[in-house]
Amino acid sequence: MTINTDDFKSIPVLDLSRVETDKAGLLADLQAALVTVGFFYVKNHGIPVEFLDATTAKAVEFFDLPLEEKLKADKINSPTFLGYSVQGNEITKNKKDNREQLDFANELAEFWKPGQPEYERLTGPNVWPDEAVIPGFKEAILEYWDRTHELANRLTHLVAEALGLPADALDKYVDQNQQHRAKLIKYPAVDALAPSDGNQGVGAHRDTANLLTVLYQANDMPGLQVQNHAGDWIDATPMRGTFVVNIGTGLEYLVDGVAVATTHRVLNPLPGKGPRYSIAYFHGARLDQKLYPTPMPQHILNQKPATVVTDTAGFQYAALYAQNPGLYAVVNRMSSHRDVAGKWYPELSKEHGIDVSGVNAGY
Ligand SMILES: O=C(O)CCC(=O)C(=O)O
Ligand SMILES: [Fe+2]
Repeated sequence: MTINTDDFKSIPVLDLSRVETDKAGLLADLQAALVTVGFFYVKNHGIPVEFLDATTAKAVEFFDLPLEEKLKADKINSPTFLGYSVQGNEITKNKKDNREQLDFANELAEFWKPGQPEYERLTGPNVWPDEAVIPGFKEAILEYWDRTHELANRLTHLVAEALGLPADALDKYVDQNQQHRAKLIKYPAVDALAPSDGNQGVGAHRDTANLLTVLYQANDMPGLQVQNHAGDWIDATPMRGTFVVNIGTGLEYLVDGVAVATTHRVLNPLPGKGPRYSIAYFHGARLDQKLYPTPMPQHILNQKPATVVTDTAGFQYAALYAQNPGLYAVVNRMSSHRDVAGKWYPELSKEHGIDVSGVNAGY
């Protein structure tokens, strides 16, 4: 398969079974996808579609719960920013996102103590709905986390190799005991919204500070779009059984800009179509030490396209990220969820000019 290196009109599909049969060819295609597109589908990734269907059913069951049950898992209950956000709680580019979501992660105990860095408060147990109300939910969602985490680790090794580095070159940016965040998302169709809500499911953004996003488009509902270098929006149409993988600004920073964190957005489904569901897993870089870009091989640096349309507002705290990724992570979370910031981080919010009486401002 050849990928057009001038610009892209579609998102490449990579067959991971080629690791066994044609690894060099797979890595060449992955390199082109990383440098030029920043997005690719993966198929034959080893996670059975039946398992993905069962996870989707659990996600739908959660969103179908009465609001009062979902609100028992509200983010406001915890300093971790894990838990439920009611529809319209997040703002991207000064417009309300029409989606509801449950943020979750691998289950870790709280370990922050007063006097330790504030970012350590991001790590802690999930905020679950009541097990009696949705039996088996926690187990199903944590198993999904395990499987996508394993896939993200495999992909991180392939990404390093595709960029001319040893397979383990990016491992030092990940702490094996850290928490990686993920979310179940529901985007209602526009006829389930108020006319003034528009159709912004999530506004144009780049994924901030993570290495890779492994996204499962959980039903056959279009809406995800990726911006090419000319500024055109390219549909990432759901393909059953595949994942969509994209680059976060963390990886872009750590590989000296050769893998591109591409701007994307989601539009709510058209009237009468019903909701769109997705599950996003964000493979994070470690928060506990200053990170430095890896020196990249010259032949890889030479692959950088001359022009890339990027959404610089999507990485508004870039300088802080380079300085202190842990602090960056809290500031970013606080900016997105100002209600949680006001409750759990009043001092830190003030210090970083985050107006906790103001609107949430995702990305
Ligand atoms: O739901 C999707 O398809 C994409 C979600 C997304 O881009 C995000 O949450 O960062
Ligand atoms: Fe995203």
